[in-house]
Amino acid sequence: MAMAALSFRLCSSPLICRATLDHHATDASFIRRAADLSEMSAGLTSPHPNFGCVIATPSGKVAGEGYLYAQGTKPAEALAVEAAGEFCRGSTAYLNMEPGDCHGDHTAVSALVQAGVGRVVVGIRHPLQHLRGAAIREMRSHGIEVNVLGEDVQSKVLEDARKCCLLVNAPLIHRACSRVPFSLLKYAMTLDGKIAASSGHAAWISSKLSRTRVFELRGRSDAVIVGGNTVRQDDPRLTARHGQGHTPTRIVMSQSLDLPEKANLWDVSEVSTIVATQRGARKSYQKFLASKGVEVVEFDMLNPREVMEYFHLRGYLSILWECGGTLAASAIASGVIHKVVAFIAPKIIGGSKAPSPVGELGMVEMTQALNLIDVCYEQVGPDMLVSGFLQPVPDLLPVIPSEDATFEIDPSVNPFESSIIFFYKTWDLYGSFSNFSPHPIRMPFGDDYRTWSSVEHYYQVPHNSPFNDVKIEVMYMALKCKFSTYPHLKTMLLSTAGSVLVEASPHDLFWGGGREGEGLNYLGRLLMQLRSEYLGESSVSAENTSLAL
Ligand SMILES: Nc1c(N[C@@H]2O[C@H](COP(=O)(O)O)[C@@H](O)[C@H]2O)[nH]c(=O)[nH]c1=O
Repeated sequence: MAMAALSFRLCSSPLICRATLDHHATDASFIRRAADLSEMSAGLTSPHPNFGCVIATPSGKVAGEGYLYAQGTKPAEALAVEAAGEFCRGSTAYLNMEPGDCHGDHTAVSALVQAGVGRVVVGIRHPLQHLRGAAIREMRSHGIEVNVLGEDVQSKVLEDARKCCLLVNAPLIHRACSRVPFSLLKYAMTLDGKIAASSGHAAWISSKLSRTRVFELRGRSDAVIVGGNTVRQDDPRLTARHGQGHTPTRIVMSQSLDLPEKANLWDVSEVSTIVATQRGARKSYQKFLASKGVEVVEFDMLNPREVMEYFHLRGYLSILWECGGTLAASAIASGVIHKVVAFIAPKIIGGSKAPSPVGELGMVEMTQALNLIDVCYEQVGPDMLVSGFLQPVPDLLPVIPSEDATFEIDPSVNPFESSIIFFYKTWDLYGSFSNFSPHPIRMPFGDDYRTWSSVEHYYQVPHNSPFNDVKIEVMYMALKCKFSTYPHLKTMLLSTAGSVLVEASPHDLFWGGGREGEGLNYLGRLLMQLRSEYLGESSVSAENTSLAL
């Protein structure tokens, strides 16, 4: 009792609150530093994330730093440990992102463990579901205190630091959630909104300094994409010429293949070019491109989404769009553009026919305009650089359906650490949870009762209602009947306590979890709710028993 009172007094002391805030500010600044470090190799680590690590002594001094330099090189954590040497013991390591462990190689975690690091602060968990949480569990199992921002520690400054971590790996997070690479639309325009003169001439709108920034953007991207118009008009090279970083693949989207025979992009001696076109377009020209070493990929439907889904499957993480207004509009309209970066030069070119950066979007009122999120303004030489997101960076892959929602449905589930049990086909390990499992249920029907051969049979006729709350209620009653009728199913359901249940239907986005967690997973939610109800009942009856004793 005395202890509790004492700890209450301590916590409410303004001195301690100030100390906690200072502590948060220190954590936040080191996490930001780790995020900044991780960005130093942006583009080189793809398809891996950008990792940075800062090791700080108990007195708050930086003892060592490291960042993942490129794909397959030494982990950031191992580099930081090497740099910090004997100062690691009892230190705190700051990681912008939980380390991944793609090949069962725990180098990052074991470096921290062996060095005797006492505490680890993690900006964000790994966004990929199969890696998420593994390294955190591993570190905790070795007695390291692990604090994850937004979970164990929360405050405004930590939330801002966490946001830096999300931004630094936005391409991976977007890619993981949306099944297309992260796409950035970049353009340079005059103050009167033109990307070229009426003649088409565009060299140059933005300053040399701004164009160097474009080279850097290219160096961070896996590919740069343009349309046929840009090839015909500008004959671009699309290379990164700022002296570092890697050179992205060039992609041309052209429906008709009405393209010139001589073009800089057909010189693939240093960088490859891929032409995406409509199936069957100009076969002889396709042969010509192939003879130059240009890869041609045919699409049944050539549009930005199909093309992006294709490059997602090929493992591309981030794509820079440097196209003209027609393709830019089509890409925006199809929802594949995540971020926009615009260089605005203090020049006026005029011309009613001079092109603008985004073509027809079909909008007629200003209220329909797309508002950018997290907008940044920066002066680059004489130009102004305005950038922002068209789609917010998703807050990590949800533990299906979402961490908060899952916790609300079943408080026994730890939304951050829970394992996930997937079920779908009736012959799966937990296939009896499926609606289609052959467990007949007897339910009221009119003034009478009737038996249906499965939950799905009962659900389909005659209650199927377009209203979600009715559908959910019908399903819940049917599930309750099923699990109450068959005690072994109830036992099985209770045995999953603490885990998130997900119906792994790739196509039913209402009842199922979807292919990558995009579904609402209502079947899983209802089963968790039912489980929670049963768990509540059993704890109440256990209480009654102990009272009776
Ligand atoms: N005119 C213009 C840009 N134009 C973009 O750059 C491409 C040319 O790239 P490269 O051949 O590699 O130098 C061109 O096709 C178009 O996509 N970009 C800018 O940052 N500022 C400018 O003023």
